[in-house]
Amino acid sequence: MMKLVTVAEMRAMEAEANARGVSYETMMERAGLGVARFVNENLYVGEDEKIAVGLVGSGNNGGDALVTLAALARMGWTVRAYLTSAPDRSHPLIKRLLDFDAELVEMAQDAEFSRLDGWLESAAVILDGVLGTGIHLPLRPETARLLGHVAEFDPPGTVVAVDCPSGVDCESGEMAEETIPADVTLCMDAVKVGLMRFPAYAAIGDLQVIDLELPEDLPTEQGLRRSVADYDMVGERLPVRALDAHKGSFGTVMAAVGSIPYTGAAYLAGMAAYRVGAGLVRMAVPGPLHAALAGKFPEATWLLLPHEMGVIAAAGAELLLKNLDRVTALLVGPGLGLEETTGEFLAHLLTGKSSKTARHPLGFGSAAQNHETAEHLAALPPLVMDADGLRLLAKMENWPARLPEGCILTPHAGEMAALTGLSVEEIQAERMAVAEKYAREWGQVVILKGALTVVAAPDGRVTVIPIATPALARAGTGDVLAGAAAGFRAQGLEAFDAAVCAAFIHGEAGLAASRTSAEASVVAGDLLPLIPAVMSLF
Ligand SMILES: NC(=O)C1=CN([C@@H]2O[C@H](COP(=O)(O)OP(=O)(O)OC[C@H]3O[C@@H](n4cnc5c(N)ncnc54)[C@H](OP(=O)(O)O)[C@@H]3O)[C@@H](O)[C@H]2O)[C@@H](O)CC1
Ligand SMILES: [K+]
Repeated sequence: MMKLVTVAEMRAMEAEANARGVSYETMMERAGLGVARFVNENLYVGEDEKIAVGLVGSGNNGGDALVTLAALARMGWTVRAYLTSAPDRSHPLIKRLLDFDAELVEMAQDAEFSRLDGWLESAAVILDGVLGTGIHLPLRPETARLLGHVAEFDPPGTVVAVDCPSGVDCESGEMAEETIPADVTLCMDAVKVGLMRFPAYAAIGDLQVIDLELPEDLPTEQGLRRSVADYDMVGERLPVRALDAHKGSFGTVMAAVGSIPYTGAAYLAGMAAYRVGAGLVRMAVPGPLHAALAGKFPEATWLLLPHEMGVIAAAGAELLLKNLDRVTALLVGPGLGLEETTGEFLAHLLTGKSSKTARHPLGFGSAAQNHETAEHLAALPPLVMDADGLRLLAKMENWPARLPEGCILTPHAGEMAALTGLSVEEIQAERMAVAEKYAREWGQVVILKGALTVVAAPDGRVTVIPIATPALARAGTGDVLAGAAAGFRAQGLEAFDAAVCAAFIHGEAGLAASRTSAEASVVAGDLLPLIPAVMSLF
């Protein structure tokens, strides 16, 4: 798990660490040594190609780069420092480099960048240490000229951004157009929130965190609730599969999904639940879907619900409620459509009463009736609500009070708009904050889907899935994600963990699909056979 912090939180942690005896100087030494180790161990180059060029700014980000260069020199690299301001030859970090016979050039002495171009041509690694978290955009013209020149030069070596690509605002995610796109960004101690926003995200390349080994009980750190998902975080949360397991060990998903117009959504969701390890998937679908899907999906069992014109009808709720005995997660939503009768089906499912018999089908009744409804909700299996299920829910008065505890809601920005009344633009501009706020307000886990999916829990935990690929911007991929979330929930994961595991594995499957075929050609069904490949990496 990578911590995700604001710039102010990072500064506070540094100050607290400093007060506890881990000095700023020590932190810089650890930062530089960490970058050097990463470069030396992970960027494989031949002995005679070990040349690193550092672009060095005048702040602490440049300080990190200088420490890195000296450490690389100690590891046998030829190192060169290109400085944005005149080097103070008595400064300990500069002296240390000179002791290794490193070449130093100041930008002002290289008017046409001719020295720099020669260096860039031969460097295996380019360290971008011009600007870090201390930046205020817009860039000063001479800095913009340097960054823009390197970006346009597009050096053949690996560009390693120190803490962040220089030119990125680590808080807002704004980015100067001259910013050098990194191949890998090595964040000091924690990822800064701006890197998980656009446009900055597009420039960071692979993301790694260098551990500064700050004391673990720093007050600011104790309060941190945000993180960025990675294989370690997800691997720690995946269900354990015992050798003596039987299908009951991995739970049963009941999927109330599909309609004739959206037949495939049912399959995608149900199969995804299996692919992430659910023991049994029961498909509660409008009757006519059985003939279309049974041959394609022999692993499922079927509960045929009454339908009207191919959509689940109100009367389906009673049948479904009678069949929830061993169900450990109930998925509602993919492909349902928005017909009124399906809305009544959902209301009945959530109240235990049909709109025909209940005077107050949504529970606005006497204390005794409300108690009955609460008991009914408490008896439902853990719920995953997706897609049209969310849109039908959004139409119900005071809907957040209609759900049992422990639900996972999986809106994309459009569905989130329907649930919150915010515009899609408002949601996209503040994805993290919006997911965080409403997860708390509704008391449910929210997966706000899209590029950089955000998972938020009512207790304030927020995890960003650091994946954005056009391969996932396709019809049906959301059904796969919802099915995966239900699959994990059925195996007993708590709602937040199930949501994080599903969103991460879904995202990685999308990346895998775009690696093996043209992004434009990836369809939702392609993700299903890739889920096992991703799961095998843990
Ligand atoms: N605390 C620590 O010891 C630790 C810090 N760490 C590291 O420190 C970094 C933060 O360092 P920081 O605060 O010194 O700021 P930093 O990003 O180097 O930028 C300041 C420089 O940028 C310049 N500048 C600003 N705006 C500009 C513009 N628009 N256009 C052009 N230039 C502009 C500004 O110039 P000035 O305005 O002062 O003339 C100054 O020279 C952080 O990212 C991490 O890498 C970690 O290793 C952990 C330990
Ligand atoms: K940088």
